[in-house]
Amino acid sequence: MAGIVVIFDFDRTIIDGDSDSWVVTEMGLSDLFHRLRSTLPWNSLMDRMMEELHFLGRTAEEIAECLKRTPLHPRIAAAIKSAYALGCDLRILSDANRFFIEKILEHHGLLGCFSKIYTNPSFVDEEARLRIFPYRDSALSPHGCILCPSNLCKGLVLDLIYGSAPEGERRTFIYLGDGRGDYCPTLKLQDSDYVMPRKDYPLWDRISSDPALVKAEVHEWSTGEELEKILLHLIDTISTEQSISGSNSSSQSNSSDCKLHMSVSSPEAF
Ligand SMILES: Cc1ncc(C[n+]2csc(CCOP(=O)(O)O)c2C)c(N)n1
Ligand SMILES: [Mg+2]
Repeated sequence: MAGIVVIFDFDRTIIDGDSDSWVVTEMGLSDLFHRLRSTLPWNSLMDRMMEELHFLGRTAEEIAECLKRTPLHPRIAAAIKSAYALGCDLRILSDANRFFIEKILEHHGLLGCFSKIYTNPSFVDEEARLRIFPYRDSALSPHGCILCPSNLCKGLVLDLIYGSAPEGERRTFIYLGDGRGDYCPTLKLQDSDYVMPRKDYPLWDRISSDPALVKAEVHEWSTGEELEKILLHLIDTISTEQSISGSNSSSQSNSSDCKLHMSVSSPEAF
């Protein structure tokens, strides 16, 4: 059965801002953050910020409360719920971290819409301190991609997702993102796929500087309303095409048939 996989970046795509910066600013860590910025890799720096909060007696619950206040556009929440209800397989691919992402999604009733979250691991340790680690330990195994930060090559994760499809299953990908780290996976999308860059953000700038390098069809968006409209339109278009190509020429199809033909991909190892 055909399927649509929608891959969302998180910071500045699902939420309007940057979850790390939100917590740093809102919890009064800006001075320390800027003092240490040039001395530590990003994930270690965020782990150090969490250590500081623990030292100050601020709990993981307080961090979660802070995360719940980060702005998430209501039409983006609605778009995610609609795409899930239509049977798409939704995933997150983010250089934020699991605790931040899950707390925000949970608060908006969206966590259950996602089949997988690929991001930097985080957990609350036995001392009740929130720990944050890189997705990949670059000292142990560098990914070798010059487009991506050392802790996470989103293109490699996309390769794994492509490679995990059950044999014979045809899947169409829609990738939504804003940042430099979203360019590598964008270059790997196929010509039957779609990319939705946030207009005037780094991913959009890089695509615009040489559009011929991108095989996927490009649909820019700026506002939450546009994201919703474009995403749902693409899902409708893809499901109609899949329904037509998958049915006999004699059989008629309409958009409600298409929705019924879509399936959530079964969970895989990756
Ligand atoms: C050299 C360097 N500078 C900064 C960062 C951190 N960083 C870059 S984009 C971003 C937002 C991630 O969320 P999303 O992928 O959901 O947009 C973060 C936390 C890094 N890893 N390496
Ligand atoms: Mg982003």
